[in-house]
Amino acid sequence: MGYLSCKAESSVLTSPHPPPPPPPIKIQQFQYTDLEAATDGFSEQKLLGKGSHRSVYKAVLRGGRPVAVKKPSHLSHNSHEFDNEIDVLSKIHSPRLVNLLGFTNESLDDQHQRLLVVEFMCNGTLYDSLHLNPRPPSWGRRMRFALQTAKAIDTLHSSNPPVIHRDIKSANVLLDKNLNARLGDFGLALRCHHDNVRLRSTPPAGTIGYLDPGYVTPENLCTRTDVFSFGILLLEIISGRKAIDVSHSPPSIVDWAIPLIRRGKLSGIYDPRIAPPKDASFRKQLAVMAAKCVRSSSERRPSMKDVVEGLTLLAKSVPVNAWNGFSIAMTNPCIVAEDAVGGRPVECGSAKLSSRSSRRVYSDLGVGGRSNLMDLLAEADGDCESLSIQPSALRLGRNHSVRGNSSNSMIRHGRLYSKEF
Ligand SMILES: Nc1ncnc2c1ncn2[C@@H]1O[C@H](COP(=O)(O)OP(=O)(O)OP(=O)(O)O)[C@@H](O)[C@H]1O
Repeated sequence: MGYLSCKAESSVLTSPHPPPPPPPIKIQQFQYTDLEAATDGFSEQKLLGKGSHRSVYKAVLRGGRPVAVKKPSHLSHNSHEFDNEIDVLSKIHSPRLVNLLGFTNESLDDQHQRLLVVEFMCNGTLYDSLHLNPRPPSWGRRMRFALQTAKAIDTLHSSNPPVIHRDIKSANVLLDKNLNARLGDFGLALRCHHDNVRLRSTPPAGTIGYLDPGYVTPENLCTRTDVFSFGILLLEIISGRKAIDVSHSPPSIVDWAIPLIRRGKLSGIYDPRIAPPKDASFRKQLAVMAAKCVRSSSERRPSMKDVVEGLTLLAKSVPVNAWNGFSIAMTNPCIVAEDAVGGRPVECGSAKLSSRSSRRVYSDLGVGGRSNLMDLLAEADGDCESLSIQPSALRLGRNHSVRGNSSNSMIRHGRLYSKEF
C-alpha cells in the first residue's frame, strides 16, 4: 500500500459534505532576543531535555504562560525539520498534540536563528513513565496513555490531507499537567497530498525499533506505517520493555513478544513489575491488538480508527483508579516545586476531583485518611468537578483549606488531609 492510498484512506477527502473549515490557528512570530532572555540565555537550569538534533528549554512568556523552546543543536542543522514542523503544526491543532505556539525566523550576527515555541509539558515523556519511573503506571493509566496516543495519531490520519507522523515512539509522547498523553516532535511528519513531490522523494526515516520493516522506499509510506510504530508502543506499554533492549534476547520487542502471543503465553509479556490485569479476556484482546498493529503486511494492519475503537472498549473495563502511584519527571527543577517539609517534590499544577472520587482514592490507598498529594493529583485526572487543590499552597508549604464541597479537606506540607475520608 503506497502513499497514494492515503487519499482513499481518508473519508474526509471523499465526503459529499466536507466539514466546515476549523478556525484559523494563531501562530506567533517571536523575537529571538525575547526567548533568549526568557530562557536565561538558554541556560542549563532551563534545559528540559535534549534530543538527537536539538535542546529544549523552558521559558515563561510575559503573560505568565510556560512554554517549551526548541533550539537546534547546530545552527546549520535541521532547517528542513524546522520548516517541516511549522508547516505541519500550523495546520493542525488538537488537545491530543503538543501544539505549536510560534517560532522565530530572523538573522542575528549573520546567522539564521531558528527557534520553535510549543506547549510546555510538565510531566516528562511516556518513555520516562514506563522505563525510568520507580513506580510504574497502573493498567488504568496505561490504557489512558495508549488510547490518548491512538487518538492523537488518528487525528493526524483523519486530517485533510492526512498527516503521517513517521516517528511514533514513547519518547515523543509527552505528559501534560493533567497527565494526559500528547503526541509531539513533528520534524519527520509528512502531509500526504497524493501529488506531493516531496512525499515521493523523501527517503524513509524514523527510529530504529519502531520503524515499519516494510517501509524501505518512499512509495511504501502509508498511514499504516504509523500503525506499526504504535503497535511497538503498545507492546512497550503492556510489557514495560523498551522497543530495543540489548540486555534481553532477542533485543527487539516484536521478535520477543509476538511468538509468545502466538503461543498464547500471554502472562510472559505482561509487565512483571505490577500485577497483570485480572480479566484474562482483556489480557488477550490487548495483546492481540498490539500483534495486529505490527503485522508485516501493512494492508492487514488495522486503521488507527479501528485501534481507537478497540482500545476505547477495552479501556472501559479497566477502572482508572486502579492506580499504583506516579512520581515521574520529579528531578527537573523546571518542573516541580519543593514540598516544604519532606523535601519531596510535588507537581506545581492544580487538580480537581469530586469528593466521591477522592473518597475512592483514599480507600484504595488505604492509608488511614492521608495520602501523598501526587497520587491524588494523578488519580483526579479526568473525572472530577468540585474540589480544587491550590498550587500556591504547595509552594508556600502552608496549611490551606481545599475549596469546594469537601470543605473538611486541607493540604499540609504538600499532603492532603480530609475528615471526609
Ligand atoms: N513540549 C515540551 N515540554 C517539555 N519538555 C519537552 C517538550 N518537548 C521536548 N521536551 C523534552 O526535550 C527532549 C528532546 O525533545 P525533542 O524530542 O523535540 O528533540 P529531538 O532532537 O527532536 O529528538 P529526537 O532525538 O527524537 O530527534 C524530550 O525528550 C523531552 O524530554
